Amino acid sequence: MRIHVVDHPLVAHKLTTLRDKRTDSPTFRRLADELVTLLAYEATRDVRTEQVDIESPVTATTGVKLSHPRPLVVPILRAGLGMLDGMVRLLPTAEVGFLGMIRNEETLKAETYATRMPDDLSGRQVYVLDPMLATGGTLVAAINELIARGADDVTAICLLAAPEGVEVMERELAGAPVTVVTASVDERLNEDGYIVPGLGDAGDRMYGTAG
Ligand SMILES: O=P(O)(O)OC[C@H]1O[C@H](OP(=O)(O)OP(=O)(O)O)[C@H](O)[C@@H]1O
Ligand SMILES: O=c1cc[nH]c(=O)[nH]1
Ligand SMILES: [Mg+2]
Repeated sequence: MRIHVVDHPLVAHKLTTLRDKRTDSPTFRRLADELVTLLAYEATRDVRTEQVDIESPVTATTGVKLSHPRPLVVPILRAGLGMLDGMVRLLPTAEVGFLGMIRNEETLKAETYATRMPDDLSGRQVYVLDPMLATGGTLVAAINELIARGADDVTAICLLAAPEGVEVMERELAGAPVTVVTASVDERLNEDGYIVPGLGDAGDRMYGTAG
């Protein structure tokens, strides 16, 4: 597994406002959307392309276009849904699948409550969207499901990660074709499994709910 922390002043600036507990839900959603687009620019550096011949108004030339099959983008509901628009703005022709997952806040174990994506992902590049990589349970389960369906290149885009979760992913997905792109690897997890300093519960902050 590879991890790429996007070190950019605009990313750091937006992340700081996102962390601020005074930031309201509409602003949180807008910032998450903007951050994803910045992270996605880095995350798609290895998106598969093929050469095409075109004619500019001046001359014949060659360029590139996205290869077939198109990449699959999979937001993990609920909070990952707030990252979908920012991602498909960069990859408008990507196919979109959905995984609904919830972490049991007592046991911190992830449970899947909805799956809607192609059965066969052989040879597909997949971009998984989830703002928080905390214990890593959610992303490990999600990525194992994608690999079981045949995905051969998986990139997880997370706004924040905890070192403990990164370690779990490195152990559980050792040797798997997986990359994590994040804006920050924070200090640690607290006793409730929340990222410190983090930003709180991403889903609640995004949608203005408490659970
Ligand atoms: O790395 P983990 O310890 O598994 O935790 C991370 C998960 O927790 C949050 O989702 P949550 O379960 O709160 O669901 P929600 O998006 O519906 O709020 C977050 O969006 C991740 O999916
Ligand atoms: O800090 C955390 C950890 C898990 N899920 C969240 O939304 N936030
Ligand atoms: Mg939540």
